[in-house]
Amino acid sequence: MPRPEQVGPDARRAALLDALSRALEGRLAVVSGRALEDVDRILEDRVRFVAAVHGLVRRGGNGVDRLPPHPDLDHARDVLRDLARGDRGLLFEDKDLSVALHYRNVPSAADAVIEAAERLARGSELVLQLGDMVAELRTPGQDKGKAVTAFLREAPFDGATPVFVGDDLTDEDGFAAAARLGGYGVLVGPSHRPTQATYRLNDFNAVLDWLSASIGRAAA
Ligand SMILES: O=P(O)(O)OC[C@H]1O[C@H](O[C@H]2O[C@H](CO)[C@@H](O)[C@H](O)[C@H]2O)[C@H](O)[C@@H](O)[C@@H]1O
Repeated sequence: MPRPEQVGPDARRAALLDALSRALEGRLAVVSGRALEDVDRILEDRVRFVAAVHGLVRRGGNGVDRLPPHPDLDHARDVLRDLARGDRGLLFEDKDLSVALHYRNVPSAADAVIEAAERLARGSELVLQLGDMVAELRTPGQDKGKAVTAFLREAPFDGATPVFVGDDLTDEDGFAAAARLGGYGVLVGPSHRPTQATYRLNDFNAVLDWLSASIGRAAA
């Protein structure tokens, strides 16, 4: 999708999430780079356990844990927002605990965006997170792997085998944590990049097919 907010609810995904949650007796969590409100909007409040902004916000059994935004974000926000103002195709995203600049609509700006983000990371305590046509600076202290570990420490996930499905660079921490905790990661996409995932599926539809078949087998 050209713009992050164009991703919205999807009927097949929604039905599958409901069925998956039932089959797993509630042991279903979504671990995303998006803001918590954005995840809830896209999933229509279907999923209770959510880690958002790459784990910086986590809604577990005892409510929402949220790290405070790092003060260095103020400067990064100004710089990235100015860059977006200067180029009509660049898209600035503010997630409070992180700021991101998307170059999906102007791929030729990739080097300039990444260089600017690397410079900001070098001059601050922020963590540089590269993703799918996006460079992001985030508050340090959490990642998707730490979010998986935190979920596995509490009900209803304690004692479960973690399976982490993802398609982006930021998902590598989640794959590593799942493997460390006795489970595995599934990388989605044609990419042959080095990965900590154990398995790979071609695309989103392959994931839906795999999960539908697994639920069917569990119910049989
Ligand atoms: O961890 P995820 O749930 O996979 O979220 C990763 C990022 O997703 C969004 O950006 C990506 O999707 C957009 C819509 O397709 C696309 O326009 C963008 O180029 C992608 O990077 C979201 O905007 C980010 O905040 C998330 O980190």
